[in-house]
Amino acid sequence: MPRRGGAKRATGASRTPPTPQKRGSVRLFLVATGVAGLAVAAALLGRGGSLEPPRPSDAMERDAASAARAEADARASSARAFASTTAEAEIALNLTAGDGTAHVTTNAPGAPGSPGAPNGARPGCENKNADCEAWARVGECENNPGFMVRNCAPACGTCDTLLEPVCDADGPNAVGEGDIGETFRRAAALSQYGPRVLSMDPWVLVFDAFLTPEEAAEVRRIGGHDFQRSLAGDGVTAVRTSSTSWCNVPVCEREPLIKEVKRRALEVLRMPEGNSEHLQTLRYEPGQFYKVHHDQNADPKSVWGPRVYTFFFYLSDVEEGGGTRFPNLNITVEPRIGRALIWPSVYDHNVLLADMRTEHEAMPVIRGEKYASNLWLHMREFQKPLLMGCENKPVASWREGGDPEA
Ligand SMILES: O=C(O)CCC(=O)C(=O)O
Ligand SMILES: [Fe+2]
Repeated sequence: MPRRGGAKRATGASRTPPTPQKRGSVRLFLVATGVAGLAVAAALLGRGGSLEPPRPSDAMERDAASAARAEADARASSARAFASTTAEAEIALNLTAGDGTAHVTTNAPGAPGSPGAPNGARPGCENKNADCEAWARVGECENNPGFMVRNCAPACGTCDTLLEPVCDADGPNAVGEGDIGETFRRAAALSQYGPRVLSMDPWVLVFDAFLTPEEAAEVRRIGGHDFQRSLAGDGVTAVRTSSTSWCNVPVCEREPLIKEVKRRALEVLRMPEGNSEHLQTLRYEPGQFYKVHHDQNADPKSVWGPRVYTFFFYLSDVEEGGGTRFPNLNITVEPRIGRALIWPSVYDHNVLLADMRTEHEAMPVIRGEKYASNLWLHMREFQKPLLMGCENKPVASWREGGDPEA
């Protein structure tokens, strides 16, 4: 589908606001033409798996013309201490629109986004572009919240969110000492999903019937809306050769089945929705693989904290190959449509510390194609800090409060 390059600015208010890009060059350092910068924000996450990409809006998908003024949220790698093999990360570039920054506070008093409205413009919260109100009217607050919250908060009525010190302090931990064991023991009793315990220390659990084959095929169709070469480490790398499609756009994430599947997974793991990354769907063709890596790639002291759990769904059978292998545990799980595989990335007795025993790899597909999805759950809220462009680094409160691992 053509979009992005060569786009030109429409006259008058553009139909859609700048939108984070997710395509293009491997490293995704995407800078829209004529952009006046606010600057580099986040070296998001490090190694295995991948962190959230920016969120394009549906309107953006439809309107390539507005891409020229796109906000550039991108990611860059940060190979982290743990390890060796893999990392996917991003640097988010928060850039104002190409035609400059307009501080617009022109609404009639009491109108949404006006100075007199509860969530309207006030010091520290201004529309930074003359088109904010127009964008808000066409639904961009919902479709493109990352950009809009940061740049058009009065127009969206989100000044309270903007002014919250989201990135500066860690919220409550969703998982405490002993909770992982309790969660897995409970999950292992969910007979409707066909549970099989493969390991108890660390926990590795399979649900042979987490999704019906029909559901899995539909998740694959919806989730696989936009496959791009998978990233790890510094970007495209020989350790991960599959394709990735992020369910971070309304056309995917608002689908009732996607919501239902996530709800089920979150219920099993007893985790809040906001702690979840978006669903990431993978496709492996013959010869493709993901070498040994660990999924915990976040700074434990960051606003969102470590990835605590991986909930992995297989969305296809594979004729040969494509198993998920845990080399330290001598476990290999074969892909089967509807099967789910769950494991923790941190220790039950020290929930901020990566448990490297759950390193794993995607074995090469030999015959057929493999489709699967990752859902990663963080210790603390992830979605709002993602929207706000927070960084993968210790929050101020950790520096004051000392070392969480002490
Ligand atoms: O495809 C698999 O079996 C595992 C994929 C994986 O480990 C990942 O995407 O982080
Ligand atoms: Fe992984």
